[in-house]
Amino acid sequence: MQLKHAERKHKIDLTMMEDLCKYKMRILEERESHLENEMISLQEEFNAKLQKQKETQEELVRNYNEKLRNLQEEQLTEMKRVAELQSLKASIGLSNANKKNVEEVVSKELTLREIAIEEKQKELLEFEERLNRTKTSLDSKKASIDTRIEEFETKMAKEKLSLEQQKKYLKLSQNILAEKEMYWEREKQCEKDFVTSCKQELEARAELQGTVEEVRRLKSRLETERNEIKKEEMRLKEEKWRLRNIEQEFSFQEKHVQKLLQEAELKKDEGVRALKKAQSIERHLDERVENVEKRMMELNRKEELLTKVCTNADDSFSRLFAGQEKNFEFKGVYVLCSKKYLQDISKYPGCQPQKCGRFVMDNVISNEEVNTMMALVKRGLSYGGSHGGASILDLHTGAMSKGVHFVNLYKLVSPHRLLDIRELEVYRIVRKKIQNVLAAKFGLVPEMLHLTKPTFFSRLTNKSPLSSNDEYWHPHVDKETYPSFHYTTLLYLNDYGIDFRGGQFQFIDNGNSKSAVQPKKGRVLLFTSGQENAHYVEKVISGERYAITISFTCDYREAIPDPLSKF
Ligand SMILES: O=C(O)CCC(=O)C(=O)O
Ligand SMILES: [Fe+2]
Repeated sequence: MQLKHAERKHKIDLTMMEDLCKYKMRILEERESHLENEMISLQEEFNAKLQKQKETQEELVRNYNEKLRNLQEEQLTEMKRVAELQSLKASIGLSNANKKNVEEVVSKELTLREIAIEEKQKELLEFEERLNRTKTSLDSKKASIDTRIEEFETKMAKEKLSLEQQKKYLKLSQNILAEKEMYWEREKQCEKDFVTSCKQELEARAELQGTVEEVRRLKSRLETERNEIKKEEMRLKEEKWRLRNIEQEFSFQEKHVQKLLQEAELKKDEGVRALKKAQSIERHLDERVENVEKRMMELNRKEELLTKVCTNADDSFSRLFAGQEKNFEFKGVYVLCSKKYLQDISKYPGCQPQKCGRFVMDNVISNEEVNTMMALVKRGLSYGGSHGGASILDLHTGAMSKGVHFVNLYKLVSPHRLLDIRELEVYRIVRKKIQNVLAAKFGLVPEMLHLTKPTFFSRLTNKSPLSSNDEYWHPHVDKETYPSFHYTTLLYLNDYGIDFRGGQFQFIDNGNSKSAVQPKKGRVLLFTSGQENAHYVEKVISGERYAITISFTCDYREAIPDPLSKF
């Protein structure tokens, strides 16, 4: 603003100066022309006067010359007359008498003539004197005129010089003005440049500010990431240490195995013989087991029929398929596969069951393994748990009931803090064991089966339901609830009738007959997931019922990774 104001003021000054210069120039030019005119008229006047003087002088000279000529002529005539007289005198010399008179007359005449000549000469001298005076006066006049002309010329030269100087000065002023104008143009340009540079700087500053913010954000993110990495490093160190221990143990085991192998080598022959014997025994036993299984199936059917007859069942009779007090190495029944199930599973060759059915096994999972699983589920659910009757914890996805919703447990607590790698290893072994017995019971190769979701821990109580998920006792078909399911397995973690009351698993056959499985610590229940195995869980009356639902699919696209992969 200030600069603009100064510029405006300076512009006004410049215009004023310019106008003044122009005005001065005009006056000087006028003066110059006036002086020139004056000089011309003066010169003319002088020339005229000079001419006049010259003419007068010439006339005087002419007059003088004429008078001089006249005088000279007169003198000449007088002299002639004198000469005549003298000659006359000489001729008359004879007569003295006359002579004297004549002489007197002549001398008188001569004197008179001489006086006249003298007078004339005097007059001539005077005239000459006057002429000289006039000449001198004319010369002095001429000299004075010359001096005046000279003076005037010097004055004129001075004037001209001053005019030239003034002109030069004006030119200089104009140049200065032009320079100033240029300077102001430059100043203006500079100001413009300055304003643009200011703007650019402001933009750059704003940009810089943004970058600084970004950098700050990045820094803080980096800081958190660095902390995470540090934690990760710590965990890795622990892991390395643990792995080293395992490695040591492993090498120890390897040595032991080698020792055993050596021993085995020694006993090879003996072993081969024993093997052959064992194989024949096994064959024999297999046949017996098969017979026993057939007989058991027969007995189961008979038992079923008997129960039906004994209870003289109405529309909904229930029989006990696997009681809690009993220990089953294996108990199972085959059921007819539902049409829909067969249709779906036929898409996966090598994954179809020889027969659909349901099986219970009590000696597959050890007590320690169950205890580890129990500790794991209790720790996980301590971070959440449903306000209603059913709490779910899925270690694969991190999904967990909390209040009336599901949350991601791994967002509440990192998998490293929550889970112990040894527990996860046990979880993996348990799952693998179940996969193997499932494959064996349905005549499949274990690798055809893939773990699918949801695979989860459950804790059921008698709390009133607060969301649809809490309502766990409704009859359902797993394949319909979860289309990826082909085989359902359950591992019970505590005991029916001891740790809780109610909560029996019920198969529903032909829409009305039920077949109950009572949960037992370490009990494994396997069944095909179709309509043939519709089921429900009875309401828990008291206590807490813990179980794991482990589901398998034949579709590799539906497979889920092991929770171990999170480490
Ligand atoms: O917990 C049980 O016994 C059965 C649960 C069940 O039916 C299911 O998860 O689909
Ligand atoms: Fe189910």
